[in-house]
Formats: sequence, structure tokens, C-alpha cells
Amino acid sequence: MDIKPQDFLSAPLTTIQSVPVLAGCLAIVAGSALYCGYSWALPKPIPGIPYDKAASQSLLGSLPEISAYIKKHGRLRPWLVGHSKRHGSVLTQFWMGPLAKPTLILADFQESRDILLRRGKEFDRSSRSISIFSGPIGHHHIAMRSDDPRFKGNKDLVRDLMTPAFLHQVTAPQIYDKAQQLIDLWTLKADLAQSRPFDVKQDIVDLALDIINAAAFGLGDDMCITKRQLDFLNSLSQFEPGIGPAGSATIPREAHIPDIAAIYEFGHHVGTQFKAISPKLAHPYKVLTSPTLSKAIARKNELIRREVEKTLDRIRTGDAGTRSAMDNIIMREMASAEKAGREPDYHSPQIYDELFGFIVAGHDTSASSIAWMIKWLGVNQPAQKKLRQVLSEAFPDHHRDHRQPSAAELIKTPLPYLEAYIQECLRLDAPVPLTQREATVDTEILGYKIPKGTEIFMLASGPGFQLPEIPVGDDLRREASRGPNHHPYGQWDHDNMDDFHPERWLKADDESGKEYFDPYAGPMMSFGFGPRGCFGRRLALLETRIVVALLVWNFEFHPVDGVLASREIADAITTSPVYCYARVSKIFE
Ligand code: HEM
Repeated sequence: MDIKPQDFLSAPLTTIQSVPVLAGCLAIVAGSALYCGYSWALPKPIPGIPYDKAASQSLLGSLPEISAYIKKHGRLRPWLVGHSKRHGSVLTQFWMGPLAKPTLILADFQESRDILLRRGKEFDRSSRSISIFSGPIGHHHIAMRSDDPRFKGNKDLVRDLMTPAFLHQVTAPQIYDKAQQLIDLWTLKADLAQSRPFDVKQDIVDLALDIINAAAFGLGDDMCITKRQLDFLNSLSQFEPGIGPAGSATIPREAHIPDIAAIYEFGHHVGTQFKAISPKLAHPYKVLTSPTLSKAIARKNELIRREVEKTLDRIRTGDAGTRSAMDNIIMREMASAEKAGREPDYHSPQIYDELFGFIVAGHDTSASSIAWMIKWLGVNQPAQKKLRQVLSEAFPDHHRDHRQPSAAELIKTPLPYLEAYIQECLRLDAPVPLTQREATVDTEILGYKIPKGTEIFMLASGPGFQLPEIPVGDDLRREASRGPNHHPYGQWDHDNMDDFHPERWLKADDESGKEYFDPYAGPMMSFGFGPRGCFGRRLALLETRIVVALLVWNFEFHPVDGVLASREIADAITTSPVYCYARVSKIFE
């Protein structure tokens, strides 16, 4: 009904009286619709699982609190640990934004391990983590669900690469060679710095890339970043190091060559995918709008193409020796094409992505773990001394003759304290402090009904690892995850859980009294578990073993002071120390 002001004079009384009634009705309908919409858009908790009341009453869910936390602390991950602690519950839920489904935080090692190890039919890679990788390396198995028809073929392609035989014969010499380049670089830098500490973070990031480049592609010295930095410093006739934080020495660096810069650019892009609201859209958008990124992608593809061709040339000329993952993959493709009676495709996106996945998944992770291991050498002098002592006892002749053990010797000689040192660094500062899964069916966790599609963050840091466990009744667990056979791990001593104490990993053999490394001593989840656990775990452990042993053999790491000794953490794709400085002197001149 359309009533104008002048109509009021002539309209019958009943019509005029009905106007406010109608307006009132409309307001009630609109209000109810708004209320229904509001209620519909409010977060919907999974019954029984604790959550923040305020978040459940906000259309933005937990986002305002998370944003405020990140603004204040610059990191998200401790907020997740705090959430579990605040609610005193191993399973809690929160909402990552408007209209979001609940995301669960599971802060219980035993339950997480059970899910990762034995419940692959109910939980798989989350949709979000698939969409993070599907743009940049969509043909790598990291970007696939386990039931993806391509998954098995991809895993077959890389199945030799983490076997002890392949790692020891092919990869270890590459790691050793690159670690030696770093020793040469730091010998020179120690001279230049004249007893002052210098920043080693970028050197470690470069070393980790050299190693993974060599392991994946067998790249030669012309592509070795550490070697180029060494040549660059040697080429400078005279210079005085500058002064950096806390009196440290700043030593110049040469810019990366374009191929290496392209790899770094691409790695940086994958990092930004983690922060994107929609990684699926962010990738193509970035490729279209960033000429640097699109050039980096073209350059990386050209680098792989060139290396594939080099490998093929070598094979054609009768040199069938395997120097890297690429050689193995090419020969595997050759054999399976012959068996299937088809033409081999050495330039398939599957081969390119599986190879480049070494860098995407293995570079930042290894760099951050080595950075912590170096940091702890300076901070924890007794552990460093003990490491040096066990190495000299294990290789007395080498020590006497001032020659370092070879890669093969470092691999085959039992070095329980070194293993304990490495695990302790990973336990205290897990570079990947959480593992994600998504429920692929309606299921249960600790007796709570979990709808299909729910995402779960399983903490590899916090309660059970460096903080006392949050209690949970064993009767809530599935039968299959109870008992020592299904959960063979001990618990960490509550009195010193947050201390750096490698000895916690060591046991004495009942009969011989000999010390050995016990991987089940207590909770540890730095590499995840199960069929989708870290593919590169053995490579990472081999790499850290060789690098730490050689560095400790060659250098004394003196304590550093002030801010340089701080344990401040940088949260990016992985967590690494903000300050990673070393003050070193050579052991053998
Ligand atoms: C200390 C170094 C490393 C750490 C801490 C680490 C940690 C992890 C973690 C926590 C996961 C997820 C596991 C899960 O979801 O259950 C993972 C997955 C993966 N990692 Fe590592 N990683 C390291 C080094 C490497 C290296 C050197 C490679 C080299 C190839 C690698 C390749 C992968 C791949 C391909 C996956 C995905 C596996 C899949 O989707 O099935 N990682 N890593």
C-alpha cells in the first residue's frame, strides 16, 4: 500500500491505523530474518568439546582474538598451545573466521600418533594444505590426498630415494662435500671476524639449499652458493668487517646467481601461500600479477629441463652412475616405460614436481633445524664439549692425526650422544610444531563425534613435549591405541621438560652397561608419523648428523652475549631462531 502524507487527511481511519501495524509486522519479519541469519552465521561448536564462549558469539569466530595475539606477539602457534592449556583439555575447538567450521586442536601425543599412524582411512591431508601446494607443485605427492589415483604412482617414482642404501651411497657424499664448503667459509669468516660473533643464519639457509640441490639434482660447484660466497670473500683484497647487533661482525655477501635467486623466489612464494586466505586463488593471481614470480617459475623449469638433459646425455654415453635423486628417477622412468612398451616422458610435470618437492619440503625445514642445532652449541657449552669428547673418543686416530672422519665413518659409527643432541634440538624447537589432518568421514576422537570435513591441528610442541601433559582418561582412547605395544613411548620428566638435556634420550644396556640412544624415551613428533609422515625424515637426520659432527669437529663455538643469545623465535613456514650468531675458532690449525 502506497500512502502519501496528504492521503492522511482523506484516508479512512482504519487504513491510517493499519499503517503502523503493518510497519511493525515488517519490522518483526525483518528483525526475525536478521536474527535467523545472525544465528545461522554464528560459529557452531561440536558438542562437548571446549571452546571460547566469546568466539562462539562472534560472527568472526576466534579471528579477533587471534589477530590481536599475532599483533602483540608476532606469532600464532603459542596461541594454539595456550588455548589447550586455558581449557585444560587435550581437545579444544576454535573458528578461523566468519562462517568457518570448527578447527580442532589436539594436544595429546598418544592420540595424535594413533591418528597419524593407524587411522589413515578416517583422516588425511587437509583440504587447506592440499590447496597450499596444489598451485606451486600440484603434481607432487604432498599436494595429493592418499586416495588420489596419482598418489601411488608418485610414491613409486621416489621410492628408492630414502632407502639407507641410496642415502648412504649417493646422498651422504653430497652432504659431506657441501658441509666441507661451509667449514672453509667459516674458517675464513672466523679470521675476518677476529673473535667477534657473526650472523650465520643465511649461511645455514644457503648450506641447506646447497645440500638439497645436490641431493635432488646433483648440481655442481658452479651452483654451490656456499662455494661462491667463499670465492667472493677470497676475491676481496682488503676490507674491514662492519659492526652489527651486540658488536657482531658484519661480513659482505655476494648476490645470488639468477638460478638460485629464482629458487629462493619460488620458495618465498610457497611461504606466502600458507598465509593466503584462499591459496587456490592466490597462486594463479600471483603468477599473473608478479613478473618476478612468473620469471622465477620459468627459470626453475628451465633449470630442471637442463639437468634432466644432462643426466640423459650421461646415461647415453654409458655413464650410468647415480649421483642424485634425479638420476634415479630418470632411470626408473626409463625402466617403467620399457616395461609398459611406451615412450618415456622425462619432462613430465610429475617428475618435475617430485624433484622440486625436495626443495619445497626439505629446504626450509632442514635449514631451521640446523640453525637451532648451531644456536644450542653456543648456548649449551657442556653439551658441545660432550659432543666433541664423544667424537674424539669414537675416532681417536683421526683426532690424533688432525683429520676428520669420512661420511661413511660418521654414518656407521654408533654416536648415541650425537643422536640424542639432534633429537633434543628437534624436541625443544620443532621446526614444524604442528601437523594437520582432516576427517574424511564422520568419526570420533576421544569419544567426541567429529563430523567429516573437520580440520585438526595436532601439536608437536607444548603439552607432553616441553610442558606437562594435560590429563586424559585412558578409557577414552580406542582400544587399539592403549597398552605398551601400541604406545611404546615413555614420558618426559616434569621437572626438566623445558631444559636442554640430551641425556634424557640415553639409556644403559642392561647387560653390557653400554650407552645407547632410545628413540622411544619420550614424546617426539617433529616429523609426524605414518604413511603421510615426513618423506624426507631419514635424509634430514643424515644431514644433521654429518653437518653437526663436522662443525663440532672443526670449530669451537664460544658463548655469545645479549640479544644474540636470545631464544626469540621467528614463525614462518617453519620456526627458526631470530638470532643465529656464531663466535667460532678453529680446533685444529
Ligand atoms: C628436519 C627437517 C624436517 C622436518 C622437521 C620435517 C617435518 C615434516 C613434517 C612435520 C611433515 C608433515 C608430516 C605429517 O603430516 O604427518 C613433513 C612432510 C613432508 N616432508 Fe619433511 N621435514 C624435514 C625434512 C624434509 C626433507 C629433507 C625432505 C626432502 C625430501 C622432506 C620431505 C617431506 C615431504 C615430501 C612431506 C610430505 C609427505 C606426504 O605428504 O606424504 N622433509 N615433514
